[in-house]
Amino acid sequence: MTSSWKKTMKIAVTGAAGQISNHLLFMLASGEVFGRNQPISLQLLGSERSREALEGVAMELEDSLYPLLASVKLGIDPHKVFEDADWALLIGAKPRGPGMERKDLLDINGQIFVEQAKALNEVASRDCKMLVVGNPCNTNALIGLHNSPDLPARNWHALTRLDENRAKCQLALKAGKFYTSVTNVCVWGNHSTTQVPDFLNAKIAGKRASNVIRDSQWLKEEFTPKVANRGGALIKKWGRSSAASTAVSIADHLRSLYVPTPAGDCFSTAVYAKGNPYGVDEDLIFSMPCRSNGDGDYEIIDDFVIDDWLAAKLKESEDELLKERDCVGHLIPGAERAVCAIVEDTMLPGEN
Ligand SMILES: NC(=O)c1ccc[n+]([C@@H]2O[C@H](COP(=O)([O-])OP(=O)(O)OC[C@H]3O[C@@H](n4cnc5c(N)ncnc54)[C@H](O)[C@@H]3O)[C@@H](O)[C@H]2O)c1
Repeated sequence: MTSSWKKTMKIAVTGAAGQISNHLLFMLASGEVFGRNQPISLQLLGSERSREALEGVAMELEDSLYPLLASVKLGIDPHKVFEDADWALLIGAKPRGPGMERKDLLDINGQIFVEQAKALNEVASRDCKMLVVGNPCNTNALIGLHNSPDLPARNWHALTRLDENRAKCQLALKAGKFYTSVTNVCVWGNHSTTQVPDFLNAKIAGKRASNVIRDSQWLKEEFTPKVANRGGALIKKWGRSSAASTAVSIADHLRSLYVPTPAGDCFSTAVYAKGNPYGVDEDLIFSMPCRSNGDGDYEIIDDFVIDDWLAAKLKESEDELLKERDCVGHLIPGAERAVCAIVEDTMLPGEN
């Protein structure tokens, strides 16, 4: 018996000619993300400079003869490309150039997200879900959320799943176990080097990770920098930033919202902190442990254990996000103008 196909899902992707999209688009079209009975149409946004490359991407998609790929639309005007989108995967952003400070990057990329959020607010599906990948992704998502008042704030996500996957990999390697035995791993906070990979609540083969890896010095002092600096280590080896594993983590992120989360497990996503049970400032996009019923929505898990060590780490990442928010007050309607006080220039994972 053949199962019937669902209504076509419209997926807008920005930075569609970039290296992450070069992996992701083919995963989406193959059906491995949203299911093999879910037709999709791809609505690809490029920049003026990447227009020709975008046409090349579309040619490769056409030549792949994916039965689930109903159509591919290209453009450089977000008002046209985002029309009726059910998902917007916001990957396009400018990388930090030589001598550029973090506050300059916040401003340049923040402006992209003002424009794109306004377009989504006008033309996307009323339940459109947004995943921001372009860095600095938490603050870009916060800017987007405040510039799309007619879309649900809870539908804005920023990607921290790559950090979660990296944390699981390091725990599995240290424990000498296969990575599928590592569960309940949350990476909290900002997608930056202040991120907080949580080994306190993590489990390995159903036991607390700290009861399996009996090396608290490694957990406290080596594990976190290993995860946070993984992107930089990869650039040194490979000469370019992670693209394939980022695309895989985007696919994992999306699947986590459409497959019920197993009992006792979680996934990490940076979401609007309003009403969060951990006392994090409510007007931030902050990565937290979440679960889903598989309906595309999520809830923040409220019973993670927070000890003093973890609380102090969360505070550092929260403080950094508060400073980032102060730097983009001019891009958030109704926000008070604050002093941009980023003195210590923390890195994005992959920059150091
Ligand atoms: N959150 C995460 O875990 C994570 C991981 C890896 C990379 N990233 C970020 O993802 C972003 C993309 O990475 P990449 O390796 O694919 O970069 P890339 O440079 O290969 O591609 C980016 C593409 O975006 C396009 N672009 C720039 N501004 C645009 C705009 N306003 N509208 C539409 N397209 C635009 C560029 O022309 C380019 O084709 C970067 O900001 C990177 O820092 C985030």
